[in-house]
Amino acid sequence: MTRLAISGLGAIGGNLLHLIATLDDSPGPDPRGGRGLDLRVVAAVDSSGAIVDAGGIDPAALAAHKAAGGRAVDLPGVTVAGGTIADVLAAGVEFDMLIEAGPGDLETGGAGLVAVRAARSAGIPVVLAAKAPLVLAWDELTGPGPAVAYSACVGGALPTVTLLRATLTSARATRIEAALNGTSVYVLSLIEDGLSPADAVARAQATGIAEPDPSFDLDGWDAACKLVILANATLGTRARLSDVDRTGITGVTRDDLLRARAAGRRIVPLATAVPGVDGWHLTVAPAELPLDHPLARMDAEEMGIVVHTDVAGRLSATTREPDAIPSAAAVLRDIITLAG
Ligand SMILES: NC(=O)C1=CN([C@@H]2O[C@H](COP(=O)(O)OP(=O)(O)OC[C@H]3O[C@@H](n4cnc5c(N)ncnc54)[C@H](OP(=O)(O)O)[C@@H]3O)[C@@H](O)[C@H]2O)C=CC1
Ligand SMILES: N[C@@H](CC=O)C(=O)O
Repeated sequence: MTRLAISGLGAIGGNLLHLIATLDDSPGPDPRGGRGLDLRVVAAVDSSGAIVDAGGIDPAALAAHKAAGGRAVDLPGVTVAGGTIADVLAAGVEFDMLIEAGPGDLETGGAGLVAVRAARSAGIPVVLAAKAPLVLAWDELTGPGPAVAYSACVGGALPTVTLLRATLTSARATRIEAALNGTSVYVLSLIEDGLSPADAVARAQATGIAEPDPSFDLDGWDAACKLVILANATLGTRARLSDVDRTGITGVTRDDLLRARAAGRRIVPLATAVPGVDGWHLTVAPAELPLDHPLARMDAEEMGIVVHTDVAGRLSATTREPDAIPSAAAVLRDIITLAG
């Protein structure tokens, strides 16, 4: 049995609860990984507070309660144990893994970083969906101590870190290009189709992929976080957010998009890492790509990465994620890996 504490019960946490509730449901000869793993949610936290049940909170009931707009503390049959993961630990509720899926705070790391530190101090491994703790405390969270897994932080279900690490085992990257903020890809596509920017953002929020504060996506912060994590995890560098030359997509107009398209190009919200004599140059900015470029061929719901190498050719991979379920599946993949 693996006892979970889940902090953040929104698009990611809610979908994760649903995936946990249906873990054993996949039929046929190719069951989903983790089938038979006894994952028990013993603590859950949202903005209303922390709820606990050592015997296990029903994940389907909690997911349905949250999807209906309920507050965690109002779920029938559970005990309220303060407001934070530290409170849960102080109440003596034991768990084996923390899932941090709360909002990001790029100034301080916010409640997420506090929760992660509390868990690790108690010897408990962590799975992150929230990027801010990792971006702000990379050395601490990837250094000695309980494991921290973070594949959902770097492009939803697209295993970008795994792809890069495997590729760079025998090759050198000469340029990395990625479109890893799904909201920006989606919003630009809808604007090109004729929607107003406000309507496009509202549609992105309705899917669950946009951040609560859309400027986190539209101003390039989310892509910059992903680029920093990717660079630190795979390129042997120690990048910070301030190292990223960042431009968002808010200056891109429908005219720009149509003009590019008419010229055989597409404007893509691009994150790039390029090696220079003084280290890696990290940039997030809208870029015009020729239509035969793998990232220009993506549709509105896709994200992708292209790795140009010296001897291993050019690798590219994309993922289509119309909602937050694939990212929740990436969190589940980390849970299963750590529990295994
Ligand atoms: N959505 C996506 O596709 C992806 C998101 N992420 C990251 O995962 C994290 C969660 O994203 P998402 O689920 O979309 O966000 P949501 O806004 O949908 O959900 C955030 C959740 O955090 C809860 N919350 C707010 N404050 C606190 C707090 N102090 N302590 C604990 N929980 C709190 C909210 O409570 P309440 O329900 O009461 O409002 C809500 O349940 C973010 O950091 C995001 O960047 C990563 C990959 C993909
Ligand atoms: N807001 C993000 C969600 C995943 O990290 C995005 O749009 O890609």
